[in-house]
Formats: sequence, C-alpha cells, structure tokens
Amino acid sequence: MSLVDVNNLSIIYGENSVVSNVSMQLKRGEITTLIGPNGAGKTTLIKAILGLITPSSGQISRSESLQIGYMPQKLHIDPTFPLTVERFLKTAAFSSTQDRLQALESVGAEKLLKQSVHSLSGGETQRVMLARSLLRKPDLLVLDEPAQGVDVNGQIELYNLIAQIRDRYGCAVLMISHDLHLVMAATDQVVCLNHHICCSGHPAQVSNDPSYIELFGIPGAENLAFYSHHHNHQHDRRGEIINAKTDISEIPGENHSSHCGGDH
Ligand SMILES: Nc1ncnc2c1ncn2[C@@H]1O[C@H](COP(=O)(O)OP(=O)(O)OP(=O)(O)O)[C@@H](O)[C@H]1O
Repeated sequence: MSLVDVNNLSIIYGENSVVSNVSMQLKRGEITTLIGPNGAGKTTLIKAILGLITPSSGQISRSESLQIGYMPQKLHIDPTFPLTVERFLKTAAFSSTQDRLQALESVGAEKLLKQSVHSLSGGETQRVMLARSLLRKPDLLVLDEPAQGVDVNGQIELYNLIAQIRDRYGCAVLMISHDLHLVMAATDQVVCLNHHICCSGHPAQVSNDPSYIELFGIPGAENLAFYSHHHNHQHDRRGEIINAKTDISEIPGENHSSHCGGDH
C-alpha cells in the first residue's frame, strides 16, 4: 500500500502550468528521486506533497497519521547567532537526549553534538540536517537536493547513508537531485519531471561496462547504474513538447538529454 498517492496533480500559477497532470506513488521502503531541469516544478511538487500548496486540480492521498521528515535545500541561520548542533536539533521536534544522539549516530555524526553549526563542513551540515529530519521518526523522508555543497566522494557517502536510513527506519524517501548518475546508486524509482512526468522507471543493473566506468570515472563508479525508460516525445528549450514519437528505450551510457532535446 502507498504512503502517498498523487493523482493527476496540476499546479498553475497565473498562466503558468508548473506541475501538469502528475501521478505517482510513494511506498514504504522505496527511494524515489525526482530529476529534471531548473524550473521544472520539482520543489513545487514536493511542497504539494508536504501539504504546503493547494493543488489547482487533482488529489494527493496520504496514509493516516503519516509522519513526514523534511530536509530543506539550505540551512538559513544568522551566522552571528550562536547555535550548537544539539540546540539546532532541539528546534525540530520534541526529543530526548537519547533521541538526538541516536539520530546523529544514524548519520555517523554523533561527535558533532556540541559543535557550533557554523563550523560544520558542507558534508557535516547535510548530515546534521538529515539527523534533524529523522527526529520525527518519519514514515516519509523528503530531501530537497541533499547533496548540495558536498563534493563527489561525500555525495556517494550521503546517498549510501540515505539507503541505510531507509533500511533502518523502513521509511519511504522522496528526494530531488540534479546528479542523475550518482543518484542511481541509491534509487528505486526515478521520476523525470519537466512540468509533466517525461518518464519514470527503476534503476537497472549496475553497469560493469568499461566504457561506462570510463565515462563516469569517479570513485564509486562501480555503484553507477543506468535505468531504462520510454520517452515518446521531445521538448524545446522551455520544456514544451514539440514532437511526440514512438517509444524509445534508453540504452546504457546514452545521455538522457539526447532523447529529450531539453536541457535535462
Ligand atoms: N509561488 C509561486 N508563484 C509563481 N510562480 C512560482 C511560484 N513558485 C514557483 N514558481 C515558478 O514555478 C516554476 C517551478 O519552480 P520550482 O521551484 O518548483 O522548480 P524546480 O524544478 O524545483 O527548480 P530548481 O531545480 O531550479 O530548484 C518556476 O518557474 C518558478 O518561478
């Protein structure tokens, strides 16, 4: 059974159709990644799922007493405001010392408890924000570009960590990412959004193809996978559909944008 069921959702701002006819399901134990170009409507869709935006049409059904943990894109804290990680965690939800330590321990950051949030590295900040979102013991964890400001090695660690959290808490995870290839390391369902859903699918078998590893020659290349999907249209630069075609299956190593014609 789904935790969240999105049905024919559309969100229109003025004359701008930002999210158009989107249907998707979020299930316990599954990691879903939203990919798509800037301005494609990813954050808007997430806000609607969080209940922060009323859809123009369509429905979002949430399972009863659904607990959602949300990790925003950025931490906005006045740099002159003294704040330890412990105090920052206390602002999230009612939690005991043990809860806070356990959340930090889940993200491998227990040693940061007494440290100032202003002195954290990019990767440490993301871990602490992740720990904060875990304090509500969420059924659904929503992460808006969790790997922002984290270097490539840190990103691989972060995605592995998210997969571990999914296993440990048994929650569903919905995240936005711009890095298709790294995200493949820890995703069950990929949804490619360009206002409407262009394509969606499961990551396929991890590729051992030498040319694939050569193409993405980074640490953790063995984690890279590709996914297959059908894409039956092209977009112009603004994301408008300009040419509906018969189904095309992507092949390993082929660039998604070669089919899309858009810049995603
Ligand atoms: N409250 C609003 N009123 C009017 N337009 C909005 C509003 N919120 C978002 N938009 C517009 O909707 C479009 C989609 O924005 P959104 O932030 O959802 O995109 P995104 O896919 O998350 O982009 P990015 O990858 O750049 O973060 C943008 O053109 C944005 O300007």
